[in-house]
Amino acid sequence: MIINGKEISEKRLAALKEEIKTSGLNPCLATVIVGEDPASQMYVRMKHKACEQVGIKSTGVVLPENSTTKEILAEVEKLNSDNLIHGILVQLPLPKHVDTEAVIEAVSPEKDVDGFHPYNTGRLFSGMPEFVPCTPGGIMTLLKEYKIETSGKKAVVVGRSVDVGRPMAALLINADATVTVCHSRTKNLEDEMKAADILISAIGKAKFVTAEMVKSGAVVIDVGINQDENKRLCGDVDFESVKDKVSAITPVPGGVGPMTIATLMENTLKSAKMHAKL
Ligand SMILES: NC(=O)C1=CN([C@@H]2O[C@H](COP(=O)(O)OP(=O)(O)OC[C@H]3O[C@@H](n4cnc5c(N)ncnc54)[C@H](OP(=O)(O)O)[C@@H]3O)[C@@H](O)[C@H]2O)C=CC1
Ligand SMILES: Nc1nc(=O)c2c([nH]1)NC[C@@H]1CN(c3ccc(C(=O)N[C@@H](CCC(=O)O)C(=O)O)cc3)C=[N+]21
Ligand SMILES: [Mg+2]
Repeated sequence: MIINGKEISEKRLAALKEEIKTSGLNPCLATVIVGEDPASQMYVRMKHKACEQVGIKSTGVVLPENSTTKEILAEVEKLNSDNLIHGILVQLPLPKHVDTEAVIEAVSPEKDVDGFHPYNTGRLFSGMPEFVPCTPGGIMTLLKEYKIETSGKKAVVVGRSVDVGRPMAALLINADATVTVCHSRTKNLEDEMKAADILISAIGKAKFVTAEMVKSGAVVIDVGINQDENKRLCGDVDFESVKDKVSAITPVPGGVGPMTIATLMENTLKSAKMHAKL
């Protein structure tokens, strides 16, 4: 079975649109982009477009590549204190000279729709999630939509980044899976992957995961966004060789990516609801 993230995403966005229309709320997302990386610009455009689609207002702050950490922090502070803004998303990666941790920590945890602030990661790891990072959150939604059981399953997450691998592991623990997290220093990575009932690859290496590395009947979730030898978008998984061996697999494009955006919209509405109660 091929998991259709695009379809589930569209379904969730349509439901959100209805909910926002009748909510009496005026949710607003602010994005911050530093520099002119074309991929980052494209992602931010996609996020604004999704906002428009569901009836979330959005505003974009664009800062020059040579902005200092201090200048970025000042912009974040403005957004923190603007009562009309419910969600703040600082597009990553930031330029190398910028203190990314300081910027992430500066975003008010109540507006942290990316779920990257240590307050929100702490809540997630404590089993009391508030804002869940959009990519792993979107993956959990896909598993639920396709009624894929996590309880008691062996889940293997390859990648330990703060934005994907780690929160993915926390969510799977919270969902009663038995979780292994692998990374570049893992010994016998293939054996670990082959033991997985649910394999999540968030590495960033084109076609890294081949059929020999997956258990037959496993569920494979491909987070990777890479370019293949012909410069075409592809995931971490060699989709053609793996798809016939597994019970379910996400394609790239059309799998995890659209769910990331849908979850960002859900987090922004959630934030607007929370602010309305304050
Ligand atoms: N679809 C979506 O919505 C999203 C997609 N992405 C994509 O997902 C991928 C991962 O993103 P992100 O987590 O930010 O990436 P990072 O580069 O931050 O992290 C990559 C992780 O993979 C590990 N890794 C790298 N090479 C290997 C290897 N050969 N064997 C085992 N582990 C390895 C690294 O290990 P170590 O820690 O030891 O260095 C690291 O933990 C990228 O392709 C990115 O573009 C990201 C966010 C959203
Ligand atoms: N603060 C922050 N938050 C993020 O959530 C964040 C970020 N920074 N930096 C970059 C990564 C990457 N990311 C993606 C979002 C959507 C798709 C997506 O929709 N992809 C489409 C394909 C799009 C295309 O055609 O290239 C798909 O997979 O079908 C992919 C990747 C969010 N990220
Ligand atoms: Mg990263």
